[in-house]
Amino acid sequence: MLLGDSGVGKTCFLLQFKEGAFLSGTFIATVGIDFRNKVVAVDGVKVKLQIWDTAGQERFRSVTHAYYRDAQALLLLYDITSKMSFDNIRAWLTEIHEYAQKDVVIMLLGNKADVSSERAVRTEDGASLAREYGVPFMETSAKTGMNVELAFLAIAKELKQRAVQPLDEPHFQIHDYITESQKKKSSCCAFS
Ligand SMILES: Nc1nc2c(ncn2[C@@H]2O[C@H](COP(=O)(O)OP(=O)(O)OP(=O)(O)O)[C@@H](O)[C@H]2O)c(=O)[nH]1
Repeated sequence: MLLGDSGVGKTCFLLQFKEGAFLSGTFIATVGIDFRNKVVAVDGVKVKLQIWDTAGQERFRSVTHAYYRDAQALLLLYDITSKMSFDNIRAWLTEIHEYAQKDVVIMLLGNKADVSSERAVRTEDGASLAREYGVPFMETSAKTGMNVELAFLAIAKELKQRAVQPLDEPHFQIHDYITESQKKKSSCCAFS
């Protein structure tokens, strides 16, 4: 399930993952809730993700709260060009703790990383908030596609591991997977 203030880019983030396209131009706010399916391969196994895109606007909050309980994973987005959307993350996390399952997978994403000229939230501040809450963090761009697939694949991998392995056994570490994937990507790009 995608969560975060209105306008942070949740719908675009989902469309980038599903269609590999970016919807620029007029911003059409989501009304209520919507979902899309996408099948991804995780270690050779097909995993069907049902991804729910929620309206960030306050007036739809009572509708979207009803869906939190059934969510296995929550991608919480803010916009790196909007300090307010970042400041609201604590309130989002409070709502998540109130309405979602205790063991829900949460990932914090600083979206619109392509708009560096208008950056209002430092990467370190995103990372430090994520550390405080013990959740993985990445900056992303629904426009360029940066880290979009990685975010969903990391979630898919974590959920698949949880499905096949009891919680008390040592298992896949989502933080390590993200760090390793990013390291691989940056070393690949350094030589390209
Ligand atoms: N530059 C840039 N613009 C983005 C990005 N993601 C979204 N946008 C723009 O931000 C605006 C809002 O995007 P949406 O995806 O509709 O936002 P939302 O979070 O779904 O909003 P609600 O449906 O109201 O909750 C649109 O004009 C998008 O074109 C991004 O990564 N980079």
